[in-house]
Amino acid sequence: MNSLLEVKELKKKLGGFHIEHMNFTLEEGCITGLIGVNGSGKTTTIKTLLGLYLKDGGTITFHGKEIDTNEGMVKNRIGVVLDEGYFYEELTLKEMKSVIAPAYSNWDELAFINYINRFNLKLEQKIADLSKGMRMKFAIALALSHHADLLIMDEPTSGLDPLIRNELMEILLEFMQEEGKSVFFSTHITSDLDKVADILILIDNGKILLNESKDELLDRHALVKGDHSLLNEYTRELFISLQETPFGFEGITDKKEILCEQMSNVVVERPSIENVMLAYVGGDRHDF
Ligand SMILES: Nc1ncnc2c1ncn2[C@@H]1O[C@H](COP(=O)(O)OP(=O)(O)OP(=O)(O)O)[C@@H](O)[C@H]1O
Repeated sequence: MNSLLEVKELKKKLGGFHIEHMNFTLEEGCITGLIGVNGSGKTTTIKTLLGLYLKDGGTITFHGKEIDTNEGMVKNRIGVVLDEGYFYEELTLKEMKSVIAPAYSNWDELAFINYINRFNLKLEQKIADLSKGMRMKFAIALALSHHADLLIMDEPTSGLDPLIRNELMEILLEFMQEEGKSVFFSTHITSDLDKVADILILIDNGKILLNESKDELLDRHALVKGDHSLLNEYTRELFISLQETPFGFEGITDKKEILCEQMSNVVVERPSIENVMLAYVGGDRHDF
């Protein structure tokens, strides 16, 4: 696999919040999910990658070239969908497209019209009259209409209903059909990633806690349920997180084999991405 985007020792300070020593690579042909709870630094990471926030240190390369000094190439080859959607409210979709399209040397009008029709959007409609889901679809239509290699999206599914979220995941999979494509998207709705993500990066308080293939991550961990009587000083240590209720315990472990040897009569299940994420970031302390 070839690396498309490489982040080395990225540093960004924003008020009292820090990203430091951040390193990761986005590979061609992979959908990478950036996950973390509210305030963990997902938007800051993405805005710093895109140069919307000036970085305080480190390097970001795209196709081996520094992003800072190759703005034109980067703009043409990266499609961006941001949470806020930087649109002029008083313009129609057609007018807004006319502002944006000339910025791309390989703008594909036919592809754009196809997405507009597919998403049931109307070119004469004003941006101000679009619902949140329609805005997101318009942003995606724009991002996909200039033959980008990499699609970067910040919380594209937040506030969307399950039907539209599912449709968006289908579009991402379609986009990935072409060789050399890659998607990087942040979300705190981890269920969206179950179906589509190849790689997961878990960030908390500006630091990467996990960066590995989704399948390996879920194989490596287990959700274990059992009776209180099985817990003792030694077995408790086998869990990354452990919750006790009046009916028993439930915990996440990355020591599946040892745990099964030490604890009989437990139920061992494959965890969800959310189970694993909350185990590492102390889910009970966070508000979802
Ligand atoms: N302009 C700013 N000035 C100072 N601090 C900021 C600024 N923007 C964000 N922060 C802080 O940086 C931290 C990370 O915020 P960020 O928006 O990157 O998190 P996030 O993971 O995207 O959260 P969410 O899921 O809520 O969108 C938070 O503590 C936030 O309060």
